[in-house]
Amino acid sequence: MSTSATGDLDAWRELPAQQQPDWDDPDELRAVAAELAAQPPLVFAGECDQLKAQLADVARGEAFVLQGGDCAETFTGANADAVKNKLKTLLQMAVVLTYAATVPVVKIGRMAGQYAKPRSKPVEARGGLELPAYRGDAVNGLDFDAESRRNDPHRLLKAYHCSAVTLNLCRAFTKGGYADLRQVHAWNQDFVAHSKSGRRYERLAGEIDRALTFMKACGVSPDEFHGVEFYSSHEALLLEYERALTRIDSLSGLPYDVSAHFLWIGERTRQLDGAHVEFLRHIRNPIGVKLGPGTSADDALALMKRLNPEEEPGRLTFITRMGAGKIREALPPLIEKVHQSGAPVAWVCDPMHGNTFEAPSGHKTRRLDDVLDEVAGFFEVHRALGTHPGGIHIEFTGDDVTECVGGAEGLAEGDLHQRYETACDPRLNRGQSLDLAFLVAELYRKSS
Ligand SMILES: O=C[C@H](O)[C@H](O)COP(=O)(O)O
Ligand SMILES: C=C(OP(=O)(O)O)C(=O)O
Repeated sequence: MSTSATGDLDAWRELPAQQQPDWDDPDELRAVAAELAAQPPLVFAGECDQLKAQLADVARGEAFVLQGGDCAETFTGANADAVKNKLKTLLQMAVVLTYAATVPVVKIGRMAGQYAKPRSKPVEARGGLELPAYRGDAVNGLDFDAESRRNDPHRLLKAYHCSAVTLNLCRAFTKGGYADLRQVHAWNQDFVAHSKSGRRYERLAGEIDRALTFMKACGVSPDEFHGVEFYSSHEALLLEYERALTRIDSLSGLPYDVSAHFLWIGERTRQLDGAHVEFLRHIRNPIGVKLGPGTSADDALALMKRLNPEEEPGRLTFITRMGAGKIREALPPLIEKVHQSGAPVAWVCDPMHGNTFEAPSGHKTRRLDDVLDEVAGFFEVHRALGTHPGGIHIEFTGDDVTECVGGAEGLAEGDLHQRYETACDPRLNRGQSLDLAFLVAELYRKSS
């Protein structure tokens, strides 16, 4: 295959790659990569292009993104109940946001592939024992013993198979009737009736109810509401895995990473001359880049030029994760410079990663109030600049875990130990996620 059409998909190998595990045995890694390269695609190029078109709408201000799921998916979490609960919560949030934003909401799961984590430190020490840090189920195990923490390339195959299982469930749930709008709305009504803060949301839920009744009276076919489009995404961290799952699309002759519809580059791996940027610039999927508070306007512009030189609409999303205390100062210069260039970019707010702190109990946590404040800041900045606040990116689960503090149930730091189940960073639980959706809906309306 000529590299002129596809770019050099292996040029990244010559560049520094941050956050790659020290795999136990390079021969084993090569054998696993060859096996992965022979597996069927998880997603198709046409689906990636369809998402790209929807993200182009986001960049134009005509749609909103809801992207979310676990911080770190686990192999044991690839089961019907866990996936169903997450999807149910995502769909419930999406209905509220669609009504408030009055534009389509593009639904993207941090699901079906989010099995690898960048870490602050390569090792973890406990009671005098030092072992490799947990880097996600695709690399090693969470249990703190030498066997579990071994960086085992065979886990990459298991990550592929768990992604396939999860995506299959997502496709079945979102197309097979589970995502029916009337059903999702009924779940929201139930939440409003039984949540402590329900009263506050009664009005919005009532408005949605009347809108549905109105549509029915107008004769809109109930089948229109039966299924939704759902897309998968994860951080493109493990380059051997992503490279092995990159294929040349038979129709266009262009390379797509078929491990997920949307891939993003993390804050720790977005070096302009690094391996991740080099690899992702060649694949044709829609991609994102996380931007933390240390990002300069020139950094953002340079990333944009490198990753989307042809200014293709929908190709590039900037996912900002500044922290509630910094977003109002850090975000405007980036938006201004990128906007001045005229190139299309979708702006999405990740209000989780800049707001993590350690509770006295040692649990990593986040305050729902900080999360909301960062989203509020995101809306304020965009409204002031006349640009579009294009969406939110969150870490959540459909279960009743106790990992973040605040919300209608008044979860406090002293409650964190009760159901602290995340494999890495703290997630919003089901109630907190729905609180967030209703509160963001209120913010959206106030600011538009
Ligand atoms: O999810 C993001 C990162 O992987 C995570 O914040 C790193 O956490 P650490 O600082 O505990 O390594
Ligand atoms: C590691 C993550 O975020 P960031 O790169 O923004 O730190 C993440 O989203 O899992």
